[in-house]
Amino acid sequence: MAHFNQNFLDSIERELPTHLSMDDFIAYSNKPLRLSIRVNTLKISVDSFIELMTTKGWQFDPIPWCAEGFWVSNNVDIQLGNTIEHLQGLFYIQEASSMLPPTALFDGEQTDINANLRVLDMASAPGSKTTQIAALMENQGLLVANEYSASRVKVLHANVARMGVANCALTHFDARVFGEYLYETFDSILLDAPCSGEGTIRKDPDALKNWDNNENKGIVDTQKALIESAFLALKVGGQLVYSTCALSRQENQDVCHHLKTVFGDAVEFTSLNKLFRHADKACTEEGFLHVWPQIYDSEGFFVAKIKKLTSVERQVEEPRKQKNFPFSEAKPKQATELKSYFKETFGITLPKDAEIMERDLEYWLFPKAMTPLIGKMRFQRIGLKLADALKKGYKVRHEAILALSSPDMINLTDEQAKEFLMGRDISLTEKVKPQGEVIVAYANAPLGVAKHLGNKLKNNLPRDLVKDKIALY
Ligand SMILES: C[S@@+](CC[C@H](N)C(=O)[O-])C[C@H]1O[C@@H](n2cnc3c(N)ncnc32)[C@H](O)[C@@H]1O
Repeated sequence: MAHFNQNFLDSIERELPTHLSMDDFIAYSNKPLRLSIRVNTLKISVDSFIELMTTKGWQFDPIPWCAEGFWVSNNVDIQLGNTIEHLQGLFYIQEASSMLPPTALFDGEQTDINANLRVLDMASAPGSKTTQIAALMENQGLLVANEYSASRVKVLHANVARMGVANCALTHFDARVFGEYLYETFDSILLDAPCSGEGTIRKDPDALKNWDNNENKGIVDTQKALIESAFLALKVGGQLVYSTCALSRQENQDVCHHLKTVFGDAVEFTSLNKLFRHADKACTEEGFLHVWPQIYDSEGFFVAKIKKLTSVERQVEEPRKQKNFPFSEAKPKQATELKSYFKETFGITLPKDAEIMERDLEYWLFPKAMTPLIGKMRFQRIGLKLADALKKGYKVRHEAILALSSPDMINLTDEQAKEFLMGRDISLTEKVKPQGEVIVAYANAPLGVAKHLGNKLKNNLPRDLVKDKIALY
Protein backbone atom coordinates (compact mmCIF):
# COMPACT_ATOMS: atom_id res chain seq x y z
CA MET A 1 0.00 0.00 0.00
CA ALA A 2 1.46 3.37 -1.03
CA HIS A 3 2.15 5.93 1.69
CA PHE A 4 0.90 9.34 0.63
CA ASN A 5 1.07 12.39 2.80
CA GLN A 6 -1.68 14.98 2.68
CA ASN A 7 0.55 17.71 1.19
CA PHE A 8 1.30 15.45 -1.75
CA LEU A 9 -2.37 14.56 -2.30
CA ASP A 10 -3.32 18.25 -2.14
CA SER A 11 -0.70 19.09 -4.75
CA ILE A 12 -1.89 16.29 -7.07
CA GLU A 13 -5.47 17.47 -6.67
CA ARG A 14 -4.40 20.91 -7.89
CA GLU A 15 -2.39 19.53 -10.83
CA LEU A 16 -4.52 16.65 -12.09
CA PRO A 17 -6.27 17.52 -15.39
CA THR A 18 -10.04 17.82 -15.00
CA HIS A 19 -10.80 14.71 -17.10
CA LEU A 20 -8.83 12.47 -14.67
CA SER A 21 -10.06 11.50 -11.21
CA MET A 22 -8.27 11.56 -7.89
CA ASP A 23 -9.80 8.18 -6.96
CA ASP A 24 -8.24 6.59 -10.06
CA PHE A 25 -4.90 8.22 -9.29
CA ILE A 26 -4.89 6.66 -5.80
CA ALA A 27 -6.19 3.29 -7.03
CA TYR A 28 -3.55 3.00 -9.78
CA SER A 29 -0.78 4.22 -7.51
CA ASN A 30 -1.60 1.27 -5.25
CA LYS A 31 -1.69 -1.28 -8.05
CA PRO A 32 1.52 -3.28 -8.69
CA LEU A 33 3.21 -2.36 -11.97
CA ARG A 34 2.91 -4.65 -14.96
CA LEU A 35 6.27 -6.24 -15.76
CA SER A 36 7.76 -4.83 -18.94
CA ILE A 37 10.87 -5.54 -20.98
CA ARG A 38 12.56 -4.16 -24.08
CA VAL A 39 14.07 -6.51 -26.65
CA ASN A 40 17.66 -5.61 -27.49
CA THR A 41 17.71 -5.49 -31.27
CA LEU A 42 21.50 -5.12 -31.21
CA LYS A 43 21.49 -8.85 -30.39
CA ILE A 44 18.24 -10.41 -31.54
CA SER A 45 15.25 -9.47 -33.68
CA VAL A 46 11.92 -8.89 -31.96
CA ASP A 47 10.38 -11.84 -33.85
CA SER A 48 13.17 -14.25 -32.88
CA PHE A 49 12.96 -13.14 -29.25
CA ILE A 50 9.21 -13.66 -29.11
CA GLU A 51 9.62 -17.09 -30.70
CA LEU A 52 12.36 -18.05 -28.24
CA MET A 53 10.52 -16.90 -25.13
CA THR A 54 7.08 -18.13 -26.17
CA THR A 55 8.49 -21.65 -26.05
CA LYS A 56 9.41 -20.87 -22.42
CA GLY A 57 5.87 -19.84 -21.52
CA TRP A 58 6.10 -16.04 -21.93
CA GLN A 59 3.11 -14.06 -23.13
CA PHE A 60 3.64 -10.73 -24.83
CA ASP A 61 1.46 -7.63 -24.87
CA PRO A 62 2.95 -4.84 -27.07
CA ILE A 63 3.66 -1.43 -25.58
CA PRO A 64 2.09 1.05 -28.03
CA TRP A 65 4.95 3.57 -28.00
CA CYS A 66 7.92 1.22 -28.38
CA ALA A 67 8.15 -1.39 -31.14
CA GLU A 68 10.66 -3.37 -29.04
CA GLY A 69 8.78 -3.03 -25.73
CA PHE A 70 6.33 -5.54 -24.23
CA TRP A 71 4.42 -6.15 -21.05
CA VAL A 72 5.21 -9.78 -20.31
CA SER A 73 3.69 -12.46 -18.15
CA ASN A 74 4.80 -15.96 -17.36
CA ASN A 75 3.30 -18.65 -15.19
CA VAL A 76 6.69 -19.67 -13.84
CA ASP A 77 8.00 -17.79 -10.80
CA ILE A 78 11.49 -16.94 -11.99
CA GLN A 79 13.90 -14.08 -11.33
CA LEU A 80 14.22 -12.48 -14.74
CA GLY A 81 17.56 -10.84 -13.90
CA ASN A 82 19.14 -14.30 -13.45
CA THR A 83 18.03 -15.79 -16.74
CA ILE A 84 20.52 -16.60 -19.49
CA GLU A 85 18.70 -14.31 -21.91
CA HIS A 86 18.98 -11.36 -19.53
CA LEU A 87 22.63 -11.97 -18.70
CA GLN A 88 23.58 -12.18 -22.37
CA GLY A 89 21.73 -8.91 -23.06
CA LEU A 90 18.83 -10.14 -25.19
CA PHE A 91 16.47 -7.91 -23.19
CA TYR A 92 16.40 -5.08 -20.65
CA ILE A 93 13.89 -4.93 -17.81
CA GLN A 94 12.51 -1.43 -18.30
CA GLU A 95 9.34 0.27 -17.13
CA ALA A 96 7.01 0.92 -20.07
CA SER A 97 6.74 4.70 -19.63
CA SER A 98 10.54 4.97 -19.40
CA MET A 99 10.68 3.80 -23.05
CA LEU A 100 8.90 7.00 -24.13
CA PRO A 101 11.79 9.53 -24.16
CA PRO A 102 14.06 7.68 -26.67
CA THR A 103 11.01 7.00 -28.88
CA ALA A 104 10.21 10.73 -28.83
CA LEU A 105 13.85 11.63 -29.56
CA PHE A 106 14.01 9.43 -32.67
CA ASP A 107 10.55 10.22 -33.96
CA GLY A 108 10.05 12.25 -37.13
CA GLU A 109 12.96 14.15 -38.62
CA GLN A 110 15.57 12.46 -36.45
CA THR A 111 15.57 9.15 -38.24
CA ASP A 112 18.65 9.49 -40.42
CA ILE A 113 20.99 7.04 -38.70
CA ASN A 114 24.54 7.39 -39.98
CA ALA A 115 28.18 7.34 -38.92
CA ASN A 116 28.23 11.12 -38.29
CA LEU A 117 25.24 11.23 -35.97
CA ARG A 118 26.12 12.49 -32.47
CA VAL A 119 23.76 11.94 -29.57
CA LEU A 120 24.18 12.92 -25.91
CA ASP A 121 22.45 11.26 -22.96
CA MET A 122 23.16 13.70 -20.11
CA ALA A 123 22.03 11.71 -17.05
CA SER A 124 22.35 8.08 -18.03
CA ALA A 125 22.71 5.57 -15.22
CA PRO A 126 21.69 2.81 -14.91
CA GLY A 127 21.41 2.94 -18.70
CA SER A 128 17.94 1.82 -19.71
CA LYS A 129 17.53 4.74 -22.10
CA THR A 130 21.21 4.79 -23.16
CA THR A 131 20.97 1.19 -24.32
CA GLN A 132 17.60 1.89 -25.98
CA ILE A 133 19.14 4.84 -27.85
CA ALA A 134 22.16 2.75 -28.91
CA ALA A 135 19.78 0.16 -30.36
CA LEU A 136 17.83 2.89 -32.20
CA MET A 137 21.17 4.14 -33.58
CA GLU A 138 21.99 0.56 -34.65
CA ASN A 139 25.39 1.04 -32.97
CA GLN A 140 26.31 3.72 -35.56
CA GLY A 141 27.50 7.29 -34.96
CA LEU A 142 28.49 8.38 -31.45
CA LEU A 143 26.48 8.24 -28.24
CA VAL A 144 28.00 10.16 -25.32
CA ALA A 145 26.51 8.85 -22.07
CA ASN A 146 27.16 10.93 -18.97
CA GLU A 147 26.56 10.15 -15.30
CA TYR A 148 27.44 12.27 -12.28
CA SER A 149 27.51 9.57 -9.63
CA ALA A 150 30.73 7.51 -9.66
CA SER A 151 29.15 4.29 -8.41
CA ARG A 152 26.37 4.60 -10.97
CA VAL A 153 28.91 5.03 -13.82
CA LYS A 154 30.05 1.47 -13.04
CA VAL A 155 26.52 0.12 -13.33
CA LEU A 156 26.05 2.11 -16.52
CA HIS A 157 29.17 0.59 -18.03
CA ALA A 158 28.12 -2.94 -17.03
CA ASN A 159 24.77 -2.47 -18.79
CA VAL A 160 26.31 -0.88 -21.88
CA ALA A 161 28.71 -3.85 -22.17
CA ARG A 162 26.03 -6.47 -21.46
CA MET A 163 23.80 -5.03 -24.18
CA GLY A 164 26.61 -5.07 -26.77
CA VAL A 165 26.79 -1.30 -27.28
CA ALA A 166 29.79 -0.34 -29.41
CA ASN A 167 29.22 3.35 -30.24
CA CYS A 168 29.25 4.84 -26.75
CA ALA A 169 31.67 7.14 -24.90
CA LEU A 170 31.16 7.46 -21.14
CA THR A 171 31.75 10.66 -19.19
CA HIS A 172 31.47 11.42 -15.47
CA PHE A 173 30.55 15.08 -14.95
CA ASP A 174 27.94 17.33 -13.51
CA ALA A 175 26.10 17.71 -16.83
CA ARG A 176 26.06 21.50 -16.43
CA VAL A 177 29.45 21.45 -18.25
CA PHE A 178 28.23 20.22 -21.64
CA GLY A 179 27.05 23.61 -22.93
CA GLU A 180 30.52 24.95 -22.24
CA TYR A 181 32.71 22.00 -23.31
CA LEU A 182 30.70 20.68 -26.26
CA TYR A 183 28.82 23.76 -27.47
CA GLU A 184 26.47 23.11 -30.46
CA THR A 185 27.92 19.63 -31.02
CA PHE A 186 25.02 17.16 -30.83
CA ASP A 187 22.23 16.31 -33.28
CA SER A 188 20.05 14.96 -30.46
CA ILE A 189 20.14 15.18 -26.69
CA LEU A 190 18.23 13.36 -24.00
CA LEU A 191 18.05 14.99 -20.59
CA ASP A 192 16.36 12.40 -18.38
CA ALA A 193 16.77 14.68 -15.43
CA PRO A 194 17.36 13.90 -11.76
CA CYS A 195 13.96 14.53 -10.15
CA SER A 196 11.83 13.99 -7.06
CA GLY A 197 10.63 10.66 -8.49
CA GLU A 198 6.94 11.08 -7.65
CA GLY A 199 5.94 8.97 -10.63
CA THR A 200 7.69 5.90 -9.23
CA ILE A 201 5.31 5.27 -6.32
CA ARG A 202 4.06 2.01 -7.84
CA LYS A 203 7.58 0.61 -7.63
CA ASP A 204 8.38 2.13 -4.25
CA PRO A 205 5.38 2.63 -1.93
CA ASP A 206 7.53 4.71 0.45
CA ALA A 207 8.69 7.11 -2.29
CA LEU A 208 6.33 9.85 -1.12
CA LYS A 209 6.10 9.20 2.59
CA ASN A 210 8.02 12.35 3.49
CA TRP A 211 7.12 14.41 0.41
CA ASP A 212 7.74 18.10 0.90
CA ASN A 213 7.32 20.50 -1.99
CA ASN A 214 9.81 22.98 -0.53
CA GLU A 215 12.54 20.38 -0.64
CA ASN A 216 12.13 20.13 -4.42
CA LYS A 217 13.40 23.68 -4.98
CA GLY A 218 17.03 22.55 -5.24
CA ILE A 219 16.06 19.87 -7.76
CA VAL A 220 14.22 22.41 -9.91
CA ASP A 221 17.27 24.72 -9.93
CA THR A 222 19.42 21.80 -11.11
CA GLN A 223 16.89 20.85 -13.79
CA LYS A 224 16.85 24.42 -15.12
CA ALA A 225 20.65 24.60 -15.21
CA LEU A 226 20.84 21.22 -16.95
CA ILE A 227 18.26 22.05 -19.62
CA GLU A 228 20.11 25.30 -20.42
CA SER A 229 23.36 23.35 -20.74
CA ALA A 230 21.63 20.79 -22.99
CA PHE A 231 20.28 23.52 -25.25
CA LEU A 232 23.73 25.09 -25.60
CA ALA A 233 25.25 21.70 -26.50
CA LEU A 234 22.60 21.11 -29.19
CA LYS A 235 23.31 21.89 -32.87
CA VAL A 236 20.98 24.26 -34.71
CA GLY A 237 18.11 22.13 -36.06
CA GLY A 238 18.79 19.51 -33.36
CA GLN A 239 16.26 17.88 -31.05
CA LEU A 240 16.22 17.83 -27.26
CA VAL A 241 14.03 15.59 -25.15
CA TYR A 242 13.52 16.58 -21.53
CA SER A 243 11.99 13.90 -19.31
CA THR A 244 11.38 13.17 -15.64
CA CYS A 245 9.47 10.67 -13.54
CA ALA A 246 8.12 13.57 -11.47
CA LEU A 247 4.50 14.66 -11.61
CA SER A 248 4.59 18.32 -10.59
CA ARG A 249 4.34 21.24 -13.00
CA GLN A 250 7.42 22.85 -11.38
CA GLU A 251 9.74 20.00 -12.39
CA ASN A 252 8.15 19.58 -15.80
CA GLN A 253 6.28 22.24 -17.77
CA ASP A 254 7.89 25.10 -15.80
CA VAL A 255 11.41 23.86 -16.63
CA CYS A 256 10.57 23.87 -20.36
CA HIS A 257 9.02 27.34 -20.13
CA HIS A 258 12.13 28.51 -18.30
CA LEU A 259 14.18 27.44 -21.34
CA LYS A 260 11.95 29.52 -23.60
CA THR A 261 12.30 32.50 -21.29
CA VAL A 262 16.10 32.24 -21.48
CA PHE A 263 16.51 31.48 -25.21
CA GLY A 264 13.28 32.93 -26.68
CA ASP A 265 12.47 32.12 -30.30
CA ALA A 266 15.38 29.70 -30.65
CA VAL A 267 13.22 27.26 -28.65
CA GLU A 268 10.34 25.48 -30.36
CA PHE A 269 8.17 22.93 -28.58
CA THR A 270 7.36 19.95 -30.84
CA SER A 271 3.97 18.41 -30.13
CA LEU A 272 4.03 14.73 -29.18
CA ASN A 273 0.28 14.28 -29.58
CA LYS A 274 0.76 11.91 -32.54
CA LEU A 275 3.75 10.00 -31.17
CA PHE A 276 1.60 6.84 -30.90
CA ARG A 277 -2.07 5.90 -30.97
CA HIS A 278 -3.83 7.62 -28.02
CA ALA A 279 -0.82 9.82 -27.19
CA ASP A 280 -3.26 12.73 -27.15
CA LYS A 281 -4.77 11.33 -23.92
CA ALA A 282 -1.61 12.38 -22.07
CA CYS A 283 -0.87 15.58 -24.01
CA THR A 284 -0.68 18.99 -22.34
CA GLU A 285 -1.68 22.17 -24.16
CA GLU A 286 2.00 22.70 -25.15
CA GLY A 287 2.19 19.21 -26.74
CA PHE A 288 4.19 17.68 -23.88
CA LEU A 289 3.29 14.19 -22.62
CA HIS A 290 2.29 14.17 -18.98
CA VAL A 291 1.65 10.50 -18.27
CA TRP A 292 -0.42 10.01 -15.11
CA PRO A 293 -0.38 6.38 -13.78
CA GLN A 294 -4.04 5.73 -14.66
CA ILE A 295 -3.82 6.79 -18.35
CA TYR A 296 -1.86 3.80 -19.65
CA ASP A 297 -1.59 1.78 -16.41
CA SER A 298 2.11 2.64 -16.05
CA GLU A 299 4.43 4.72 -13.90
CA GLY A 300 4.00 8.47 -14.05
CA PHE A 301 6.28 10.22 -16.58
CA PHE A 302 6.81 13.54 -18.32
CA VAL A 303 8.31 13.98 -21.80
CA ALA A 304 8.87 17.19 -23.75
CA LYS A 305 10.45 17.53 -27.17
CA ILE A 306 12.19 20.75 -28.10
CA LYS A 307 13.79 21.87 -31.35
CA LYS A 308 16.61 24.42 -31.62
CA LEU A 309 15.73 26.82 -34.42
CA THR A 310 18.69 29.22 -34.31
CA SER A 311 22.13 29.43 -32.80
CA VAL A 312 22.39 30.90 -29.30
CA GLU A 313 25.37 32.71 -27.87
CA ARG A 314 27.95 30.83 -25.87
CA GLN A 315 27.80 31.77 -22.20
CA VAL A 316 31.52 31.28 -21.52
CA GLU A 317 34.54 31.09 -23.80
CA GLU A 318 35.53 27.75 -25.27
CA PRO A 319 37.80 25.99 -22.76
CA ARG A 320 41.36 25.25 -23.86
CA LYS A 321 41.89 21.88 -25.50
CA GLN A 322 43.35 19.25 -23.22
CA LYS A 323 46.68 17.78 -24.19
CA ASN A 324 48.12 14.36 -23.43
CA PHE A 325 45.34 12.22 -24.81
CA PRO A 326 46.64 8.73 -23.96
CA PHE A 327 45.46 7.02 -27.17
CA SER A 328 46.94 7.18 -30.66
CA GLU A 329 45.83 5.70 -33.93
CA ALA A 330 47.15 2.14 -34.38
CA LYS A 331 49.86 1.89 -37.02
CA PRO A 332 48.64 0.39 -40.31
CA LYS A 333 50.65 -2.83 -39.78
CA GLN A 334 49.21 -3.35 -36.29
CA ALA A 335 45.70 -2.53 -37.44
CA THR A 336 46.00 -5.07 -40.26
CA GLU A 337 47.31 -7.74 -37.87
CA LEU A 338 44.52 -7.12 -35.40
CA LYS A 339 41.88 -7.24 -38.13
CA SER A 340 43.24 -10.59 -39.33
CA TYR A 341 43.25 -11.94 -35.75
CA PHE A 342 39.54 -11.10 -35.35
CA LYS A 343 38.67 -12.42 -38.80
CA GLU A 344 40.69 -15.64 -38.66
CA THR A 345 40.03 -16.54 -35.02
CA PHE A 346 36.41 -15.46 -34.61
CA GLY A 347 35.04 -14.71 -38.09
CA ILE A 348 34.52 -11.08 -37.00
CA THR A 349 34.98 -8.24 -39.51
CA LEU A 350 35.81 -5.03 -37.62
CA PRO A 351 33.46 -2.19 -38.62
CA LYS A 352 34.77 0.27 -41.24
CA ASP A 353 33.28 3.41 -39.66
CA ALA A 354 35.46 3.07 -36.55
CA GLU A 355 39.10 3.85 -35.73
CA ILE A 356 41.46 1.28 -34.20
CA MET A 357 43.29 3.07 -31.39
CA GLU A 358 46.18 1.99 -29.21
CA ARG A 359 47.22 2.69 -25.61
CA ASP A 360 49.95 0.76 -23.76
CA LEU A 361 49.49 -2.50 -25.70
CA GLU A 362 45.71 -2.22 -25.52
CA TYR A 363 43.65 -1.94 -28.69
CA TRP A 364 40.34 -0.09 -28.77
CA LEU A 365 37.70 0.66 -31.37
CA PHE A 366 36.55 4.29 -31.35
CA PRO A 367 33.48 5.52 -33.26
CA LYS A 368 34.70 7.82 -36.09
CA ALA A 369 32.37 10.63 -34.97
CA MET A 370 34.43 10.76 -31.77
CA THR A 371 37.57 12.17 -33.42
CA PRO A 372 36.61 15.91 -33.41
CA LEU A 373 35.68 15.68 -29.70
CA ILE A 374 39.07 14.44 -28.55
CA GLY A 375 40.69 16.87 -26.11
CA LYS A 376 37.49 18.85 -25.57
CA MET A 377 36.65 17.04 -22.34
CA ARG A 378 37.72 14.03 -20.29
CA PHE A 379 36.20 10.72 -21.29
CA GLN A 380 36.06 7.78 -18.89
CA ARG A 381 35.82 5.21 -21.63
CA ILE A 382 35.44 5.42 -25.37
CA GLY A 383 34.02 2.77 -27.68
CA LEU A 384 35.07 -0.83 -27.20
CA LYS A 385 38.16 -2.41 -25.79
CA LEU A 386 39.09 -4.99 -28.44
CA ALA A 387 42.17 -6.83 -27.20
CA ASP A 388 45.41 -6.73 -25.26
CA ALA A 389 48.63 -7.39 -27.15
CA LEU A 390 50.58 -10.37 -25.79
CA LYS A 391 54.21 -11.26 -26.49
CA LYS A 392 52.79 -13.41 -29.25
CA GLY A 393 49.30 -12.64 -30.49
CA TYR A 394 46.39 -11.05 -28.64
CA LYS A 395 43.96 -11.66 -25.81
CA VAL A 396 40.48 -10.71 -26.94
CA ARG A 397 38.21 -8.74 -24.57
CA HIS A 398 34.85 -10.08 -23.52
CA GLU A 399 33.02 -6.79 -24.29
CA ALA A 400 34.26 -6.91 -27.90
CA ILE A 401 32.85 -10.42 -28.35
CA LEU A 402 29.49 -9.30 -26.93
CA ALA A 403 29.26 -6.32 -29.28
CA LEU A 404 30.68 -7.54 -32.60
CA SER A 405 28.69 -10.10 -34.48
CA SER A 406 30.12 -13.26 -35.97
CA PRO A 407 28.66 -16.05 -38.09
CA ASP A 408 31.08 -18.54 -36.45
CA MET A 409 29.77 -19.41 -33.01
CA ILE A 410 29.17 -22.65 -31.12
CA ASN A 411 25.59 -22.65 -29.89
CA LEU A 412 25.17 -24.16 -26.43
CA THR A 413 22.12 -25.90 -24.98
CA ASP A 414 20.26 -24.36 -22.02
CA GLU A 415 22.17 -26.56 -19.54
CA GLN A 416 25.55 -25.83 -21.17
CA ALA A 417 24.84 -22.07 -21.28
CA LYS A 418 23.99 -22.19 -17.57
CA GLU A 419 27.27 -24.01 -16.83
CA PHE A 420 29.21 -21.48 -18.90
CA LEU A 421 27.70 -18.48 -17.08
CA MET A 422 28.54 -20.18 -13.77
CA GLY A 423 32.18 -20.24 -14.82
CA ARG A 424 32.45 -23.97 -15.48
CA ASP A 425 34.11 -25.82 -18.35
CA ILE A 426 31.87 -27.73 -20.73
CA SER A 427 32.63 -31.34 -21.60
CA LEU A 428 32.14 -32.37 -25.20
CA THR A 429 30.62 -35.75 -25.94
CA GLU A 430 33.03 -36.56 -28.77
CA LYS A 431 36.73 -35.88 -28.85
CA VAL A 432 37.58 -33.83 -31.94
CA LYS A 433 40.48 -31.72 -33.21
CA PRO A 434 41.14 -28.76 -30.83
CA GLN A 435 40.00 -25.46 -32.35
CA GLY A 436 41.61 -22.88 -30.01
CA GLU A 437 39.63 -19.76 -29.08
CA VAL A 438 35.96 -19.95 -30.04
CA ILE A 439 32.84 -17.89 -29.39
CA VAL A 440 30.16 -19.74 -27.46
CA ALA A 441 26.59 -18.61 -27.96
CA TYR A 442 23.03 -19.15 -26.87
CA ALA A 443 20.09 -18.52 -29.22
CA ASN A 444 22.63 -17.32 -31.80
CA ALA A 445 23.83 -14.47 -29.57
CA PRO A 446 27.29 -14.58 -27.97
CA LEU A 447 27.89 -15.56 -24.34
CA GLY A 448 31.67 -15.22 -24.37
CA VAL A 449 34.92 -16.91 -25.36
CA ALA A 450 36.04 -20.46 -24.57
CA LYS A 451 39.14 -22.41 -25.49
CA HIS A 452 38.21 -25.48 -27.51
CA LEU A 453 40.54 -28.24 -26.29
CA GLY A 454 39.08 -31.09 -28.33
CA ASN A 455 37.26 -32.84 -25.48
CA LYS A 456 36.00 -29.74 -23.60
CA LEU A 457 35.39 -26.01 -23.83
CA LYS A 458 37.58 -24.27 -21.28
CA ASN A 459 35.73 -21.36 -19.74
CA ASN A 460 37.20 -17.87 -20.34
CA LEU A 461 34.36 -15.80 -18.85
CA PRO A 462 35.78 -12.83 -16.87
CA ARG A 463 35.67 -13.69 -13.14
CA ASP A 464 33.54 -10.68 -12.21
CA LEU A 465 30.79 -11.91 -14.54
CA VAL A 466 30.61 -15.45 -13.13
CA LYS A 467 27.21 -16.04 -11.46
CA ASP A 468 26.33 -18.27 -8.50
CA LYS A 469 22.81 -18.77 -9.72
CA ILE A 470 21.23 -19.02 -13.15
CA ALA A 471 17.47 -19.33 -13.51
CA LEU A 472 16.43 -21.92 -16.11
CA TYR A 473 12.88 -22.40 -17.35
C1 LIG B 1 16.38 9.74 -13.70
S1 LIG B 1 17.96 9.16 -13.38
C2 LIG B 1 18.49 8.63 -14.97
C3 LIG B 1 17.92 7.31 -15.43
C4 LIG B 1 18.53 6.86 -16.73
N1 LIG B 1 18.38 7.88 -17.76
C5 LIG B 1 17.93 5.55 -17.23
O1 LIG B 1 17.00 5.61 -18.03
O2 LIG B 1 18.41 4.49 -16.85
C6 LIG B 1 18.88 10.62 -13.22
C7 LIG B 1 20.37 10.42 -13.10
O3 LIG B 1 20.99 11.71 -13.04
C8 LIG B 1 22.13 11.63 -12.24
N2 LIG B 1 22.47 13.03 -11.87
C9 LIG B 1 22.15 13.73 -10.77
N3 LIG B 1 22.63 14.97 -10.84
C10 LIG B 1 23.28 15.08 -12.03
C11 LIG B 1 24.00 16.11 -12.68
N4 LIG B 1 24.13 17.31 -12.13
N5 LIG B 1 24.55 15.83 -13.88
C12 LIG B 1 24.41 14.61 -14.45
N6 LIG B 1 23.74 13.61 -13.88
C13 LIG B 1 23.17 13.84 -12.69
C14 LIG B 1 21.69 10.74 -11.10
O4 LIG B 1 22.80 10.16 -10.44
C15 LIG B 1 20.84 9.70 -11.83
O5 LIG B 1 21.61 8.60 -12.19
